[in-house]
Amino acid sequence: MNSDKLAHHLHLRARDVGRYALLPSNPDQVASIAALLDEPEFVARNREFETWRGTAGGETVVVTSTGVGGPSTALAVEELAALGVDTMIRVGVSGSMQPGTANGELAVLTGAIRDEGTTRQYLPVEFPAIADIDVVLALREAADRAGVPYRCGPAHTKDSYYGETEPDRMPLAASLTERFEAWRRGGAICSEMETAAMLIVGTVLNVRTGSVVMMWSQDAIDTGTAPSTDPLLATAVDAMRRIIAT
Ligand SMILES: O=P(O)(O)O[C@H]1O[C@H](CO)[C@@H](O)[C@H]1O
Ligand SMILES: O=c1cc[nH]c(=O)[nH]1
Repeated sequence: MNSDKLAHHLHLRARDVGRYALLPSNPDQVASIAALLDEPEFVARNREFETWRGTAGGETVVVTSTGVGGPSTALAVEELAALGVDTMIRVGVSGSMQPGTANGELAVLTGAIRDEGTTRQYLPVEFPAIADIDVVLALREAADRAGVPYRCGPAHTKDSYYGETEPDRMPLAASLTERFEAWRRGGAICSEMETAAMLIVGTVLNVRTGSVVMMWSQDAIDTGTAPSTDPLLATAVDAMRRIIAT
């Protein structure tokens, strides 16, 4: 993209970014992630897309919020890729799906179940949403270094938060419950709303994408006891530093 052209949704120009991006969905997390980089500074805000910038190993790293769900995540990945970003990591929070998952455990995602609509407008649903292997390995090493409990595996990505968390009140209750149980028995480790779009749009645009989330069970949400996201943010930034260094 011409360096003077303003990206339609992100309100960024090519000269604002480098090759690397960290993508939380929540605009409120952007400044805290940027604070873990060197020389953090605010860059732009439009709609749900807030961007800060910092450096790591001398390279520019942008932190841009995607908003909730596939459509806005696809916009962010598309526009960042058009501006020249070639490596992107989602950083977020999810529900846990496997018994024995500790509250606050991280999920280093190797892929995602495409139980959403956005990516069907990119590739047929039979095409798997798979994370870039270098990003997965960097995230796993970073989680090891942080000493935080984590597991690796696929996410379940959906469009309806309440369809997942309160299926019984939906007209499609039986189908939602049966399908969720199938994802769980198949080994999905967490449920969230952005990773499939990150991975499939990244695949189509030939950019490296990966995702790390902190798992927080529904029961814990009910009691309001939120684990700290510090180990999550540290792991994502450390992984990006490692990717840049290698
Ligand atoms: O914590 P974030 O990254 O927003 O992730 C999860 O939380 C939101 C739903 O509450 C969805 O965006 C879901 O993916
Ligand atoms: O999408 C989400 C996010 C957090 N917790 C969930 O159960 N689902």
